[in-house]
This record gives sequence, structure tokens and C-alpha cells, in this order.
Amino acid sequence: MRRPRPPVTTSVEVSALTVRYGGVKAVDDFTLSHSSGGVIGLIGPNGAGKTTLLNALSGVTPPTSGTIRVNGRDLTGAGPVRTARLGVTRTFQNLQIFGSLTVLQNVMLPRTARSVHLSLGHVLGLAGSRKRVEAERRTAGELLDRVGLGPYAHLPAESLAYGLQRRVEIARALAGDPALLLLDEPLAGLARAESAGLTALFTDIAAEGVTVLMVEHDVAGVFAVSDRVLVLDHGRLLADGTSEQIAADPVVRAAYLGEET
Ligand SMILES: Nc1ncnc2c1ncn2[C@@H]1O[C@H](COP(=O)(O)OP(=O)(O)OP(=O)(O)O)[C@@H](O)[C@H]1O
Repeated sequence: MRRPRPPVTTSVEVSALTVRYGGVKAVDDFTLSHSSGGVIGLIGPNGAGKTTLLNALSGVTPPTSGTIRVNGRDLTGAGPVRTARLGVTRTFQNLQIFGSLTVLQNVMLPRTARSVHLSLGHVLGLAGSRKRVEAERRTAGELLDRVGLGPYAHLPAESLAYGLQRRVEIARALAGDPALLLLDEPLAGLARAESAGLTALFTDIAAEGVTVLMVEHDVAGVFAVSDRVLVLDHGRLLADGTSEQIAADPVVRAAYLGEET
């Protein structure tokens, strides 16, 4: 088992974030202050700007304006690699794993790729590097046990069932030791039992002190797992509250669930 980290408080401060694509404001003046950890669900209709917001938070898409700070560090415009180093990692809507690498290799990648010396030293067979790679292998193995992938460590990732491949991507994002973990539609295409297993995993991850922000269309899944739910509509924050508050919010029900007020 991976040793649980003592719970830490991650502070996320997003201020007036805007992402423009030509004339479209995909994210429009989005502000968020969060320091209580747990799972945050981000929902909204198609085209609401959810993925764009995740892309901005993870450094993939530079914002047009606004700022992003995590644990006091300014990540605005940092780019994906530096953003990951500063504690924000993610998964993607379309699974992005290295299918021909083993599950363990996929999970070792973020940490070994961080160090050119380590990678080079390993290739050259240097003793110090070998020891460190061994240590990384152990850490990755513990992480795989933690997410239920221990028995699959040495199989090619592409040979796993889809639900398990999702876990590989999540484990790889966790290997970057994030303060904030961004998940883009992690439950898409999963059977109910697999979804339930994954949402339980998100709760465990959050209990270790990682703030989890999850974009998801499965509203019931979001309500079941989230401590806080944000609703985005036309790039703007339409509502923000607990699952119970959001489920009962007439504005959300009208705009998102298509009900009449
Ligand atoms: N690369 C891009 N270039 C131009 N417009 C874009 C680009 N990416 C997204 N958009 C537009 O920005 C808006 C928000 O899109 P985005 O994909 O972020 O929404 P979403 O809430 O994630 O949607 P979905 O739930 O369908 O995945 C949409 O109007 C979309 O057409």
C-alpha cells in the first residue's frame, strides 16, 4: 500500500479567467477560491467550456486574461510541463496512455522523465541511477497497488480492459504527486460498477490531501462523489454549491437539465 500522505490543504485561487477563441469566449471571467480539498465536480451542457477550463488550469491552453494560483504559486501561462511540476496534473477526455508500454512503465514516466540525469544514467547503467530507478519502480508499484492495478503492473497497458486503462491514466497523473488533480470525463464509457469503483477511488485520493476537480457528464456520479459542485454555462459560472444545493437549484435545472422554472 502507498503510505497515505497526511491531509494537506490545497489552495486554488482562479481569478477572472477568460479564454477566447476568436469571437467565442469559451471561458468567461471564471473565478474560484477553494481551500477545503475534497472532490469538486464541474458540470455543464455541451460547449459550456469545461474542457477549455481544464486545459487552462493544466497549462495546455494559455488564458487570454486572468490568473491561476495553486498553493500560492502563480501558474498562469506556465505551460503543461511546468504546471505539472508545480502540482497540477490531469487526465484527458480521450484516454492518453502509452499502450505498448507496461502499466508500470506508464506510471514511472512522469517521475523518470523529470530527470534527464536519471534517464541518461539509467541508459548508461550508472549504479546511482540504477538505485534511484529501483526506488522509482517501488514507488510506482505502491501507487499501482493503491489504485487496484498491482496485478497488471507488467502487462502492456493496451491489453487491459477500458476501465482499467482509465485507472492507468489516473495513476500516472498521481505519480506526478499533484496538489490538484484534474479529471476530464473519467466516468465516460464505464459500466455502473466500474463508475462506482472509480468514484470511491476519487474519494480516497481526496482523503490523502489531493484536491480532485472532475469534469463529468454523469451528473448522478458527480452528485454522489463531490463535496462542491460548479456549474458552467456559456463559459460562465452559473452556480456553485453542495450537490444537494445544485440538484435543487431552479436556475441550474432550467439551464442545464432543461426544466421549466
Ligand atoms: N480549439 C478551439 N478552437 C475554437 N473554438 C473552440 C476550441 N475549443 C473549444 N472551442 C469552443 O469553445 C466552447 C467551449 O468548448 P469546450 O470543449 O470547452 O466545452 P465543453 O463544456 O467541454 O463541451 P463538451 O461537454 O461537449 O466536451 C465551444 O463553443 C467550442 O466550440
